[in-house]
Amino acid sequence: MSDTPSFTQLTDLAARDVGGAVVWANDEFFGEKESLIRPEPPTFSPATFGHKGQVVDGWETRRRRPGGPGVEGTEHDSAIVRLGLPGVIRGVTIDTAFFLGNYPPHARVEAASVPGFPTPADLLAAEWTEIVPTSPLSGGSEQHFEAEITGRRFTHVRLAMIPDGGIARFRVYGEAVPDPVFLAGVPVDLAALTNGARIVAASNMFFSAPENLIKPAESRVMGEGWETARRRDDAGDWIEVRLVAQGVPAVIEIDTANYKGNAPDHIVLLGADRPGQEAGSNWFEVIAQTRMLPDYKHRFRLEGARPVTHLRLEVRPDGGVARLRAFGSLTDAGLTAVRTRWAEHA
Ligand SMILES: NC(=O)NC(NC(N)=O)C(=O)[O-]
Repeated sequence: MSDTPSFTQLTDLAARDVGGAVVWANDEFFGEKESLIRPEPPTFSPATFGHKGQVVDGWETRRRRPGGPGVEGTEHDSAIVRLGLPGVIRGVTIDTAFFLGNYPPHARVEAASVPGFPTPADLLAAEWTEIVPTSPLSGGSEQHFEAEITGRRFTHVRLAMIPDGGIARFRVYGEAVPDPVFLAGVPVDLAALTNGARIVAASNMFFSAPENLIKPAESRVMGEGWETARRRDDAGDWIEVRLVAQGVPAVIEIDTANYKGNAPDHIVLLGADRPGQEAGSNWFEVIAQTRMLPDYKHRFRLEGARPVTHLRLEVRPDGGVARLRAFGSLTDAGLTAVRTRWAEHA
């Protein structure tokens, strides 16, 4: 499959900026395995040689030779990725950008669900399920493959590069399925990607993706937040987030970090209570119109807030917001929804 499929709009569960890690590879002679999950697109600097050869931005193994180094006990090269967001996998992208005389002719993808804190040895002994069968690859291109198993929650993915070569990036698209144990009876960020929240609509994503708003950790540079184009009308920009499940927000953070000449003038935060719905409607006010400062973490304490399943952040007239956090507690109905989702994907 090669036209850009719709699953590429979903969250990359493996990306480093949501906590993914490449925890094992049998070989990485020419290119570090960790490059596979770097969020930014791959780059290439021709005729740039280090001590081991051409410097590459990707995972690249040596040429396999029978009995040679790096091949012991393996039939082809492979790498294991720990998903930053364990969840349901809808499809993967294997990008061989800049690997032309050294791309692998085939790849295969398997997934596993391994609880606890497994070591590479535990993972090698785990039960793996094929989600993308052995498929041909070409060089220097992004190739998309739909996952064949989509009903289960996986924690790890194994990428087989057959027999050897280089892959620049590996994306694993899907939906996070959070473990209810960590959401029950404690305050949580109801809007966090890590907990299973999702951006469902946005007015504009010219400079950077709205999903950045709900990613883990602080935003370090302007490109790590959500920034819209300059508006020449007065319609305003907005995003809508479907929260983890129904919850009552108590503290909201709207962080304009790194937006110094391009923060919004003001914001309004709306809420909706539409359990089980993808998009919100029947919006009510959660935070009234409030001026924003550049490069500032604005915190709001809400008293007696209503339960919500969705939030809509409106920014006027346009600009950048780095992070949106909604700390609060799931309602009983919200927790039941999270537990049901977990059980359905066991
Ligand atoms: N010119 C190359 O890229 N050669 C080798 N790769 C690197 N990275 O040097 C190879 O054998 O694939």
